[in-house]
Order: sequence, then C-alpha cells, then structure tokens
Amino acid sequence: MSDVLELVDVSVVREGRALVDQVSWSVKEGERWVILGPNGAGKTTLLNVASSYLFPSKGSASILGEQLGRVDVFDLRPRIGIAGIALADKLPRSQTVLQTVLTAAYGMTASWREDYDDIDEQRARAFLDRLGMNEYLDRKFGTLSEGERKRTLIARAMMTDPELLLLDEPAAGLDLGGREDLVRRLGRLARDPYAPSMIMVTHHVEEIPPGFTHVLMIRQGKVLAAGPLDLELTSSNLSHCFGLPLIVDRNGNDRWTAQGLPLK
Ligand SMILES: Nc1ncnc2c1ncn2[C@@H]1O[C@H](COP(=O)(O)OP(=O)(O)OP(=O)(O)O)[C@@H](O)[C@H]1O
Repeated sequence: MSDVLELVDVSVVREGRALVDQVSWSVKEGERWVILGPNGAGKTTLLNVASSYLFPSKGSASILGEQLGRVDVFDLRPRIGIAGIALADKLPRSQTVLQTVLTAAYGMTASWREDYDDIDEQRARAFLDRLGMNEYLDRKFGTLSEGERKRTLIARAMMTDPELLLLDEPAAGLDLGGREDLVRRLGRLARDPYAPSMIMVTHHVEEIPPGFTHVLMIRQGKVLAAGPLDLELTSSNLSHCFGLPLIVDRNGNDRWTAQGLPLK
C-alpha cells in the first residue's frame, strides 16, 4: 500500500510556540483516520498541513507521494477534497446548492458559468443525492441549515474525485438526528472501497463513523497515540488525551461512546 500522507518530525511553530510538535504520522491508501483531541490541541493545524495549505516549520510532509516544498501545490490541491468550516465562509451565499457543488469541478469558489459539462452536472447531482440533498438543489447555499451546509460541503469535496478526503468537524453543531444521519452517510462512504482515503477531525468518539479504521490522538501539539482504532482508542489513551478519567466503549454497530467517571 502506498502512502497517502507521510509526516516526518513535522513541527508548526508560531510566535515561538509549537502548535504541532514533532509529529510523525503515516496514512496508507484506503485507511480512514479520525483525529481526536481537545480544543487547541493542533488538529486543524495538522489538517492544514495535510491539505497542503500550511507548510511545516520543521520536518517533511509528503502528500499523495509529493513532498511539500518540492511540488507545485496547485497541481496537488485538486487531488485533495476538503470539507471544513473555513471553506464554507468563502463560498457565495447566493449560489444554489447545485452550483456550489459544481464549481468545485473547476477549482473555483465563485464565478458561476453557464457552460458546465453535462457529465459534471450529473456527478454533482449524484453526490448530492448520496448525501441526502436531492430536494435542495435550487436552494441558495446561504439559506441552508448547518447540517444541510455540511452535507453540501462533503458533496462538493467529492466533486474533484479526490484521492484524499479531509473532513474538519463535519458533525459539529448538528442536532442528534443530523449527527446520526451524517455519521451513517459517512459510514457508507467509509466502507465504499472506491471512496478516497479519509481523515476526519472530531472532538467526540460518538461521531466516528463505522468503517473508520485508525485514530490519531493529539494533545498540546504532540501525538499521544496513533494506530488502529481497536488498539489505540482505549479508556487510558482517551483519558490521557482529554485530561480526565474517561471510559470508552464500542457497541455492536461499530459505534463508540465515551463517558467521564462520576465525581467522588
Ligand atoms: N497563526 C497562529 N498564530 C498563533 N497561534 C495559532 C495560530 N493558529 C492557531 N494557533 C493556536 O494553535 C493552537 C492549535 O490550534 P488548532 O486550530 O490547530 O487547534 P484544534 O485542535 O483544531 O482546536 P479546536 O478543537 O478548538 O478547533 C491553538 O492554541 C491556537 O490558538
């Protein structure tokens, strides 16, 4: 299996502080990783390196076999799908849902043109259908609820047929029904052998979709644990990561839960 992401001793230093501190991490083709960690741990910073938008201050980062600093990132970026809050703010609120997904095929955030290929429109419709957005095609992006917006962004990220899909807190801000709907849809994607390699940032083990295979836990910029979920998502590791005693459990449907121990 080839490397989708290979970080060796990567640090990101800002104002003398290491936001990501000597991280070595390897993601192989077909793996689905979740990044877990408390607020401010460095999860988004790590994702920004993985998306080629942030270069390490130290160490080396290779994405899809190309080393940052030695590759034209404009050739690399179309191979990476990103769904995150930062992107949502850049997308025009007045574009329709269909337009919002279609523009991704042309590497744009705006500039709706009339001459998109039929094949692209069919693909955009198919991705939106998979994400349960069929009835919202003509709705303005700016009028969507949080959950609808998140599903649109994932469809958009799939549009370039990426080899690597990055999801930054896809379930944040969703109600219970919205979260469960999204987790099921992401689970279906994760189990699709033709789907890209995936990395998802989250704060909650309940949001880990079935079919995800690996976890990286980070705290204060340092990796605490990295490897298969079965081995690494333990009560001990999670307690260490979030800084309080936690009990983690996995149910028969391949879903995870975590609870704090009661105060004495
Ligand atoms: N440009 C910057 N300059 C200085 N500090 C920064 C910069 N960008 C991020 N930070 C700090 O780096 C730390 C890690 O930020 P990051 O967004 O990666 O954390 P996170 O794990 O994604 O957090 P959250 O769960 O709250 O989203 C935070 O303390 C943040 O304030």
